[in-house]
Order: sequence, then C-alpha cells, then structure tokens
Amino acid sequence: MTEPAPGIELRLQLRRTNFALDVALSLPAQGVAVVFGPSGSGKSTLLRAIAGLEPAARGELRIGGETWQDAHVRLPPHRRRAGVVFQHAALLPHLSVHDNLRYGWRRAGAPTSVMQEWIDKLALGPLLARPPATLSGGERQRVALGRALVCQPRWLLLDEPLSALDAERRAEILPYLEAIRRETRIPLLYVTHAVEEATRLADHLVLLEAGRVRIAGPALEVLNRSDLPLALRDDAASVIEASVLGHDGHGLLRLDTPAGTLHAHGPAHPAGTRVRLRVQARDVSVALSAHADTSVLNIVPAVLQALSPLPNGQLQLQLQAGGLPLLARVSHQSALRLQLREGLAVWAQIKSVALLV
Ligand SMILES: Nc1ncnc2c1ncn2[C@@H]1O[C@H](COP(=O)(O)OP(=O)(O)OP(=O)(O)O)[C@@H](O)[C@H]1O
Repeated sequence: MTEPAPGIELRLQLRRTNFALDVALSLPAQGVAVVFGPSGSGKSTLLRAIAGLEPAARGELRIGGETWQDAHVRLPPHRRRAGVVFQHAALLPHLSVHDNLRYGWRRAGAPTSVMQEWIDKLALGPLLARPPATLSGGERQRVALGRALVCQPRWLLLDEPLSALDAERRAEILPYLEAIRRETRIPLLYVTHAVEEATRLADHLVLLEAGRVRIAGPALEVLNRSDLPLALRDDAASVIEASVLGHDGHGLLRLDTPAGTLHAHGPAHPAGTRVRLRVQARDVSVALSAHADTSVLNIVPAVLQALSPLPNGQLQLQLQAGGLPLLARVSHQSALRLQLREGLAVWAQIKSVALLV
C-alpha cells in the first residue's frame, strides 16, 4: 500500500505592536486552501511568513516532509520553493514576457517541457514578445502565475491575485486558476476576502480572525456552517457539490445533488461532470406545499432546523434538504403566517442556482 503524501504542517507566530499572529494549521498536500477573513486579520502576514518574507516570524513549517522552518532551520525565501503571486504582479519591466518566464525557470533549473506546458495552459503564447508595460491587469496576473509555475514550486502562494481587477477580468482569470487546481498536484494557498472566490476555488477553508484561526476544515463544511459570521452576511450562501445529469439544449443543466435534481444555467458540460453550485440564502424561500403553479424550477423537500433573526429584520432559516444544508430568508410576517417552527417539513423554493465551476 502506498503511503498518503505527507501534508503541510505549520505553527507560526509573529508579534507587532498592535497585532499578533498565532496560527497552527494542518493542510492537505493537494488542492486549494483558501485563507479568508476580514481586513487586518493577518491573511497576508501569514502568507508572507510562509514564504519566508517576515523575518520576525517564529515557529515551524513542514511541507511534504521538507522542513522550511523550525527551531534549528530557517530557509531563506529563495530556498523555500514557494511560488508567490501578489495583487500587483512585479514583472521585470525591461524584459519581455518570455524572458520574465525564462528568468525564474532558469534559476529553478526546471525542464524545458515545464515552460511550454504553462505557456499553453495559461494561453501565454500571444503575449510572449510583449514588454510588461503593454499588458492589461489580467494579462499581467496570468504572466505572474506562469512565472511562478514554471519554477515548479512546492507550494503556490497567492495573495489576493484578483483583487486589483474588475469583475470582467476576474471572471476571465478564474478558469485559469481552476485549471491549475485541476491539473497540478501543487498545493495552493489562496488569500482573499472575496466570498465568490472562496466558494469557487476552496477545497479547504481557513477562517482567520485577529491573527488566529477561527475555524479550518473542508470547504463545504466550513462554508455551510450556519454559526459563523459568513452566514449572516447579505451574500450568505450554501455551497453544493453536484454532478451533471444532462442539458436541455437551451442553456439549462440538470444536476444531481443530495437534495434531489436541481437546474442551473450553464455550459453544456457532459453528463457526469462534477460541478459546484452556490445557492444564496436570499434566493431561497419556503412553502408548505409543492406549488406547481410557479416559475421556480427548483423546489425540494426540506426540514426546518432553526430560525434566527438577522440584523436586517428578516429571519434566517436553516434547512436540511436530503442531508444538504440550505439557508433561506423570510420576513417575520411570512414566518408567522406559515407558523414556521423547528422540525417543520417544508418545500424549499430556490429561485436561482449559480453554477460555479
Ligand atoms: N509592515 C507592517 N508593519 C506594521 N504592521 C503591519 C505591517 N503589515 C501589516 N501590518 C498590520 O498587521 C495586521 C495584519 O495585516 P495583514 O495585512 O496581514 O492583514 P490582512 O488580513 O491581509 O488584511 P487585508 O485583507 O486588508 O489585506 C494589521 O493590523 C496591519 O495593520
């Protein structure tokens, strides 16, 4: 039997005048670990400490059996084999895109095939002769990703790589990040405060608060926890893994989920494709019977597990639909009229299901 690849173990501390980082984490050897949290919670500091860029950081850091830091060892940043991409790509301005890629690749001593592989995967071919100053923000970030990846990093560390881009550019780059996630065995640490990116990319989610881990675990488990601040936000959502059953030819996919069959607009993925769905709490309402006279396509049986008041005066409902947690929002008046209470069997009417991957 082959041993599972050893994962990532870290315990890092750092003290500043008004801030202390004290983080202990075990992360899987593969997949995307998203570090999520409010501004000032220490996300970037943690990433920089991992990369060796915070000289005051103390502690231990082991990745796949390699020690980057402990009481006796402290590898300098260039020996950690961390590929780092920041919000603003710092490309070398006097070199073409190609030479920017080559620069890191040569220093890392990686095989030629790796250069070509990432040029193809990130569609960098048409950009190779261009100087960085002529690239759009999205193109620069793609080149920065390429430059990090051609060095064959042990760990790819991304610090808000999309936050300087507008929504359209972000939507262009996300599929490349998904391709990296799908096609490499390189683990990713992805720092963001954007829920959309966290729900779309995370396999593992770490929620930081004031320099400490509030919770860490498999993404769906953390995202669907109703007792975390995430659940109270305006854009609170449940995240569901599904598998494509078919397509109606008009842009509507049929999806198999633990809650039953759901429909979502999206590309005609072949049957069997695994996808991730996001259902916003504000798009879910409840009824006591399964209405047939409604335009809502997605109606699934559920059990009401808890009701809690929201700051905006509405009520948040926690539902279980075939083992799936779902959040719904209703007014106090509706709750009274329907006599909503814990344990009640209801029908969850889902107005919109967003396909994420
Ligand atoms: N170079 C620095 N010198 C002193 N304090 C710093 C420095 N960089 C960050 N800080 C402070 O350390 C704390 C954590 O900052 P950090 O940038 O890691 O947070 P963050 O979660 O990444 O925030 P954001 O989402 O706004 O980027 C904050 O209180 C910040 O003001």
